[in-house]
Amino acid sequence: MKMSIKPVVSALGVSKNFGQVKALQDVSLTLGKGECLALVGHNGAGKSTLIKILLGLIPPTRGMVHVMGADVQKRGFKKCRQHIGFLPEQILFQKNMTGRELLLFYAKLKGAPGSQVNDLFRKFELEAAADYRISTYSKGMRQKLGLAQALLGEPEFLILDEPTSGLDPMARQKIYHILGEEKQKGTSILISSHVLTEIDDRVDRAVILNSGRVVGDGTLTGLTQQLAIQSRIVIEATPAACERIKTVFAHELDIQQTTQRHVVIHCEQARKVPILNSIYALGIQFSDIRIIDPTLEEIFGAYMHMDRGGANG
Ligand SMILES: Nc1ncnc2c1ncn2[C@@H]1O[C@H](COP(=O)(O)OP(=O)(O)OP(=O)(O)O)[C@@H](O)[C@H]1O
Repeated sequence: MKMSIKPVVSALGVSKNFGQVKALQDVSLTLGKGECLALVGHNGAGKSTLIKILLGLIPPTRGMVHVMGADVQKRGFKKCRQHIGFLPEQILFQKNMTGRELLLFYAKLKGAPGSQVNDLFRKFELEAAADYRISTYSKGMRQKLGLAQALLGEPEFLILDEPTSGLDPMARQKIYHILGEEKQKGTSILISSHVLTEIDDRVDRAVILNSGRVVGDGTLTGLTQQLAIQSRIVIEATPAACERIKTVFAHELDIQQTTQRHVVIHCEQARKVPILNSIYALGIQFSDIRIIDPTLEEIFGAYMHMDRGGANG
């Protein structure tokens, strides 16, 4: 028997107008089980509007949205919402409450067992602060508490709006480690972010929004290939070896000598391996060789450029 695996999120032809403002225009996207999707866009691109529609908080002007099989505009979606964890961009807590009081409050709202609260304090290494007032928490601790709140009830779908903005590298790493564990469990995650460098290697796919429209949707490799953005091969070798590499490849490749001991070859993704093989075949001694693939930041920039009518690539 053929099994059909329904996406956790399916949005089809979604538009949203606020008066004259077209916040979203014909947006379609899907999110599969256990998939981590980045929603990327400048301020005002429509990310928050899309999130509000996915949560069933505002209706789309046009289009259909199903989350976990339920139409977000229908009554039945209320039950599904219990299985969604949401971390807003700016979560405001009642600062006089302790962390534990806050999580117990949310656990009751979500119908989650109180025992999860202790587990989450342990997971986020916040046990020692659990009974302190939130007013004494640092920004990183408040953000962890916000994410702990989102994880209450073991949601199947997590929506995180700028989950690590303003956090130090240690706190960011901790949060992404926990999100990795959630993904392993099969939780689907949508991360909205401008801080592209840090989500780069943590997402399966990215949807790029510009002025309310989807201008790119795919894996990082797929998005890169569509635009033919180039990778860089950086070779560190003796000045003589650098000279030899330049002589051999200059006629067919975009190659630059950046220092006496470094040459950089710019090439399409598909050519990386053949070029590396050719370099090895020269029998040249080199002290280091690195491949730098385009970052999500570069891909995003290229899509924005293209959407403004710039040249492809
Ligand atoms: N309630 C509203 N009434 C009128 N216009 C709105 C409303 N909400 C959003 N907009 C407009 O819709 C557009 C998309 O806004 P949205 O908040 O979804 O963008 P965003 O990508 O989340 O931006 P940011 O990263 O700054 O949060 C913007 O032009 C915004 O001014």
